[in-house]
Amino acid sequence: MPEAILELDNVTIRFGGLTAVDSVNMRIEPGTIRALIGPNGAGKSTIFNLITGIYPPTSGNILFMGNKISALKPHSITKMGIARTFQNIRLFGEMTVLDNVKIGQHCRTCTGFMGALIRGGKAKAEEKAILEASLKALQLMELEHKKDELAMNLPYGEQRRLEIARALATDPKLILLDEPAAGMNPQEKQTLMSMIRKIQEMGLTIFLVEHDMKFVMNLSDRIAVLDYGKKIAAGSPAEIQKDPAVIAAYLGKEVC
Ligand SMILES: Nc1ncnc2c1ncn2[C@@H]1O[C@H](COP(=O)(O)OP(=O)(O)OP(=O)(O)O)[C@@H](O)[C@H]1O
Repeated sequence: MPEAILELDNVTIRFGGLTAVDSVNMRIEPGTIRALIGPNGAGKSTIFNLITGIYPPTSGNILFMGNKISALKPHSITKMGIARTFQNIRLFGEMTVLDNVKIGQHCRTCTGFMGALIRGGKAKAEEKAILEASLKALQLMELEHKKDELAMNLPYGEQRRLEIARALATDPKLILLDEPAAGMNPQEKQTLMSMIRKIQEMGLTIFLVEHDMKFVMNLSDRIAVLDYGKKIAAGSPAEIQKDPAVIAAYLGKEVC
């Protein structure tokens, strides 16, 4: 079995009396696209919050490239190579597209954001590296030509791509996308899908939470299904679509 880039080993989190994630096991192979689906409140975003260190698990372990990350702080996890986007857009609307991407990278540099403002010699060299990484990320998401526009003036689909660019600029090995296609029109979804494939071709691993089943089924190598905090199924898109437990969790609705 190839080494997993990300491994969840019996992960549980309780909020008071609620078990939001219940004994979840998962292995994600490097270079693949994995989706996590499930009804509202199933625990999907909580799994992302556990992986990125927002919450420590109540029990169980999370391993990234073989190293335990479940006790680390979010900025340390970002430095190790995990980046994410959020369910709701979190951009600085009054800042330019380029600055929105640059600001995401100061977690990785030695001088930090204040240092970059003071602009010592080392900070200048770092600022140059940040600029180059930002432009490369914008190019990948086909937003380079909009770098000087204010983020709030971008159409919705481009704002979501800008968030992915910000995550990519931190040079991650694994990127977590929380509902990347939410609110997009069919054309925007199609564009996003081809960009996610391009990111995969660069060697990154993608883990996404998404409600749009067509998007998930077309894009994912494997899918895990969560219901009331428990993993109820895992497999290829074809396997998931005909899994009786999955069909039941979605109240008999067709999964595709
Ligand atoms: N910090 C918290 N404190 C208390 N309960 C929480 C907390 N975070 C999440 N929960 C609860 O845990 C459960 C899982 O929530 P979560 O947001 O992970 O679901 P989800 O699958 O991402 O849902 P959606 O598809 O609607 O985004 C819900 O019942 C939610 O109310």
